[in-house]
Amino acid sequence: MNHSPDRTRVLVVNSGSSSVKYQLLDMADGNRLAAGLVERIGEGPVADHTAALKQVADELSAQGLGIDSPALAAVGHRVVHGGTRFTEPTLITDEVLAEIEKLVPLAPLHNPANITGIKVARQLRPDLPQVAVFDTAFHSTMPEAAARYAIDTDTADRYGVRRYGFHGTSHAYVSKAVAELLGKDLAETHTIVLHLGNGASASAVAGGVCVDTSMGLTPLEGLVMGTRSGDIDPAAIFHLARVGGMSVDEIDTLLNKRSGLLGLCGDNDMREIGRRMGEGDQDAQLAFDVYIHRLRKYVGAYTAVLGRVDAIAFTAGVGENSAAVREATLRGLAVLGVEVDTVRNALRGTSARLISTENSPVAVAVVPTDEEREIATQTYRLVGA
Ligand SMILES: Nc1ncnc2c1ncn2[C@@H]1O[C@H](COP(=O)(O)OP(=O)(O)O)[C@@H](O)[C@H]1O
Ligand SMILES: CC(=O)OP(=O)(O)O
Ligand SMILES: [Mg+2]
Repeated sequence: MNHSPDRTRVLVVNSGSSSVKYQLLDMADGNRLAAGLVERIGEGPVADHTAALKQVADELSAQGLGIDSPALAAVGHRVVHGGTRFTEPTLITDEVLAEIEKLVPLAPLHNPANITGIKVARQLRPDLPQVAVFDTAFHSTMPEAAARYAIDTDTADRYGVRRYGFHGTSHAYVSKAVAELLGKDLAETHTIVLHLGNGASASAVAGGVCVDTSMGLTPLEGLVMGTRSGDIDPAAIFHLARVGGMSVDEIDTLLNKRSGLLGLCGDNDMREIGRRMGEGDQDAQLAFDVYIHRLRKYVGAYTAVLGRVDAIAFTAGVGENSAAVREATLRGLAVLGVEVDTVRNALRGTSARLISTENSPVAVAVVPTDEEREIATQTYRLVGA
């Protein structure tokens, strides 16, 4: 490492489909100097991602932490799809940016927002290294048995049709945090991570290495999400096209934006669904039940994939905040060695904590994810090397 002692700060930009999260961290002491979130991009006063990033720059300036600061060492960007090429944090050049642009069809809701973030940051600070940290990177170690779809190999290879997995920065961060929480060596720890945000994915992590994950070619496969269907028989698409007369784009929008919890009950926010269930709303109850049923199946499947499970960790907006989702997901799973302590589960907290009973062979944890800190760590490591 040969970091300059005067340039120890990293700005992290996590551009999502409809939000931008950011953090400014001082890597010398790990302190978080600023953090924020610009939401509902495209719906109200924040017209697009360029406007959102302008707001981020203004918020930082207002705190005397402007992006013009000489203490900045680099900007780290979350990039959702890295394809087969990007399996490590990568210094962004024109050529790298062009490759990220080529991957837009595989992450149409995410990569364009990531690209805008990169372009705006490069414009504001052309002198600074900009680093891309990919959601897909952590999953690139998946065994072929988990990464391959059972389709014609030539076609799959020609079009890059394989399982990439997403939310990798979060799965990596949380699986490390779980080992720390248990006081175990990461290399000895088998964990199922359930990242339940707007997008949601599960992963099976053995000794710090991802061995399976629920998202695939795109962030559409797997769990039921806020607006995405997750797993579905692909023949439903042919049926909707042939019998329903829908176009491919219409079906894409249906499955990505009008499905999941929203499609089942009209709401994609788990808080609102909980409130409606409290009033006896049957649609909200069904949406919750479908969501939980899918999660339980993945917990069972990943128990089999891992052979031995030391911990199950809940993270992201729903996983960190919804005691009802955690309880329902693991209820009655003593057969798998899982026992949730309902009192601990109901307690709120802001740091990593256990919610299993003293005697549960499998620990159950709630771990606040911190994708931005993990991106900052990887960015700083790269620019200092
Ligand atoms: N107190 C809560 N109870 C239940 N769900 C919550 C709570 N707070 C937030 N959420 C859920 O978290 C989701 C957002 O999670 P988050 O990880 O921030 O998503 P993303 O990063 O994909 O935008 C919201 O859609 C909401 O359903
Ligand atoms: C990859 C993905 O689904 O990300 P998000 O949850 O931020 O939408
Ligand atoms: Mg997220």
